[in-house]
Amino acid sequence: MLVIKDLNKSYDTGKSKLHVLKGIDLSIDEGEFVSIMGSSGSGKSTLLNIIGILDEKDDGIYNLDGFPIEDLTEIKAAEYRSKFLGFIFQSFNLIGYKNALENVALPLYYQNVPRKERNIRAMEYLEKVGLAQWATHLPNELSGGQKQRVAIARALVTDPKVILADEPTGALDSQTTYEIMKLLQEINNSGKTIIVVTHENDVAAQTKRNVILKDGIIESDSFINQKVLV
Ligand SMILES: Nc1ncnc2c1ncn2[C@@H]1O[C@H](COP(=O)(O)OP(=O)(O)OP(=O)(O)O)[C@@H](O)[C@H]1O
Repeated sequence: MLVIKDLNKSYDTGKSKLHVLKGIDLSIDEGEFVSIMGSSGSGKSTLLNIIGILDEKDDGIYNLDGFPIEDLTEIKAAEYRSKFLGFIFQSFNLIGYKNALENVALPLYYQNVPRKERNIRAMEYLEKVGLAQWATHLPNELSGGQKQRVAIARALVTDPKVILADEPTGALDSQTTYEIMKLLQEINNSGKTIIVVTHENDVAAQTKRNVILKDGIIESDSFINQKVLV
């Protein structure tokens, strides 16, 4: 599904170059549930942004579903993101003046899906995350957990190959974290590949594979006994 080989990334910080990712090798198969951990500054977000085609590598190989992610125009990058990837963020990133249904339907608008079908599909995904009755509510009328459910429905609505989640439970209390992780486990059990960046050991323990970054290299990469939430 996703193959990364000897990937490097540096940032120009004026006088010096900051070498952030130093030869990353990472292959992830369809249906995996992977957590990426590591201390602040270890390169987690940089790696997730490159996987999400939001940032470019300096060199190395990145293949996504067999497609080389290399020298893409902005239009092509947006097309690949829309086709292959769904994003979930710590701060939900919902559009404040659009209701829950409209937020979920938005990625379909960018895929030129007609309005009627957009709304039918968006409602289907709101139902999947248990929020059908909140369809006409604005984000500021929803709790943090509900907002993240809307964001999850939005990430799923295009049926992407991979879900990328950057600290999806970082802004949530422990009970809501539990509920969101349970939902992500269900989504993964239905076959969806999920990659989650987290600082929380509990969250990592609820995935199936844990990758730890340290100073831009993979310090460890192991399949773990998933803590299944019931
Ligand atoms: N656009 C940028 N320009 C310059 N330096 C950057 C840029 N983005 C990130 N960095 C630097 O790259 C290093 C890795 O950052 P990154 O955000 O990937 O780490 P992280 O592991 O996700 O950290 P955190 O857990 O704090 O989010 C840091 O030293 C950061 O300051």
